Amino acid sequence: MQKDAEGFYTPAPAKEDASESKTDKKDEKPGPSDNSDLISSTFEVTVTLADQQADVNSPLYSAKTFEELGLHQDLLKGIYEMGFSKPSKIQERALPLLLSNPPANMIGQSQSGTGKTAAFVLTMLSRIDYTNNTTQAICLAPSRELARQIMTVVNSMGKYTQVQTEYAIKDNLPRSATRITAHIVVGTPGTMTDLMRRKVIDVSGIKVFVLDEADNMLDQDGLGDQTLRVKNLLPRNQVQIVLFSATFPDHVRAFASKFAPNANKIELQKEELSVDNIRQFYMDCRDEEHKYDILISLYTLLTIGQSIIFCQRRDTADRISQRMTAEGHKVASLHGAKDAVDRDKIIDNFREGREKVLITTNVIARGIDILQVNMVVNYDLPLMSERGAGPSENSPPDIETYIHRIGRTGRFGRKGISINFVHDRKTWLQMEQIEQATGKKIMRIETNDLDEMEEKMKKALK
Ligand SMILES: Nc1ncnc2c1ncn2[C@@H]1O[C@H](COP(=O)(O)OP(=O)(O)OP(=O)(O)O)[C@@H](O)[C@H]1O
Repeated sequence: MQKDAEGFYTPAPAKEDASESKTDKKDEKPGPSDNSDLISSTFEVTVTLADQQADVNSPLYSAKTFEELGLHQDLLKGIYEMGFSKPSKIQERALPLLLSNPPANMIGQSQSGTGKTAAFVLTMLSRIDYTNNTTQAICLAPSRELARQIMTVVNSMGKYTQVQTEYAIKDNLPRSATRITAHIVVGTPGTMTDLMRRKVIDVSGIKVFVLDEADNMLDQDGLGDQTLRVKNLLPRNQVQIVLFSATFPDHVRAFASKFAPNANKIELQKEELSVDNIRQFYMDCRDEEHKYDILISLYTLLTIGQSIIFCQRRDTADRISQRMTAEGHKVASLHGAKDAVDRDKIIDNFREGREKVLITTNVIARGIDILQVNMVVNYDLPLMSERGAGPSENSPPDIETYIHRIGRTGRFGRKGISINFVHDRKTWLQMEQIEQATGKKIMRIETNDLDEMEEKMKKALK
């Protein structure tokens, strides 16, 4: 049994696979493109981004260009086609260390939505010998949704290379698959272990091992055991280990340093953990039922852009979404008990804007990058799991999960709002602990003044 990202124990995953690959070399000289799809921003957002990338204190700032980071022309073309014009701080600082020879391990920390994915994806793509059809880089993430998202980035950035890719996520490869030859395999740890053990993945040529959301992947209360199993199956002394996350709590930091020995480290101070462009609010609800009423009264605001509502438990997510649907609201729900096909469909619908409100659990608290999400609601505050069981109402708040949850909005300099529901003294104190730990003020919004609420929120998003 293993614990998944939501903190539930589940049977070890089975197999899978799917793939995407790239081709088509073109010869034009790469350069920043004018009409970005990925940034797909209004003029206003583009101007704000440019301002922030020029502000020395912003995590989006860089003194350098992508050309100066020593990337191959083929990768520059992919990057510019994605609409990136300048590196962010973490990209500027991490990439030269990641690409230097001999390869050195890396423990990299940077706030949510500041471009860590590009740093590790470009490392994998840079280290591959494309004449050799064997697996050379693997990347693990805590959820299938995040693994799929990372793969999209690999294939976009690698569009002008010959990269071949494969998934190691549940129900993707047929059980009969005997050998993967893809250069890069991205997946979740249970399935990756299974494919390695059955020698479907030949580990002998692996040069890069990336853990996204590394603190979660290494946590003994999370996916730590499984991640260690993958590492133990890799050849010794030839693999560059690359760990990235927005958070590295103290109890994981020491283990991370052992897991990735002699690593270059890029660290954040406690007060830098969450970005300033996410405005945080709370609403004082009378009781559980009042939380539901307030959510309903927020519905119009939730659908101005897109919103994610986080619950602690799967059954709460199901219950709220069924009730809202029955009352005529359009919402989707996603959690780890749904089957793989449904999960993919639900997140894709949300990503493409066909659904505007997603009710979910911690399964997508980390990494998911959907630029249009401008509101996150903590219907239940995230709480620490007790060893061997889920959280109880007396558990302390889970600060890291809180930071990741609210980081689903406010991506790469955009504005976002988070709203916490508190409904009794315990939850109020838990929220206060979060406020202290993150050093960021959480402002009250009256629950009985919808106009004030709307005005405050619209102002926060301006
Ligand atoms: N240099 C850049 N220029 C413009 N946009 C960028 C740049 N780098 C990354 N982005 C965009 O910023 C968004 C956030 O990046 P990414 O998902 O890598 O963040 P992250 O640091 O991994 O966040 P999290 O901690 O939540 O996983 C993405 O939409 C990505 O395409």
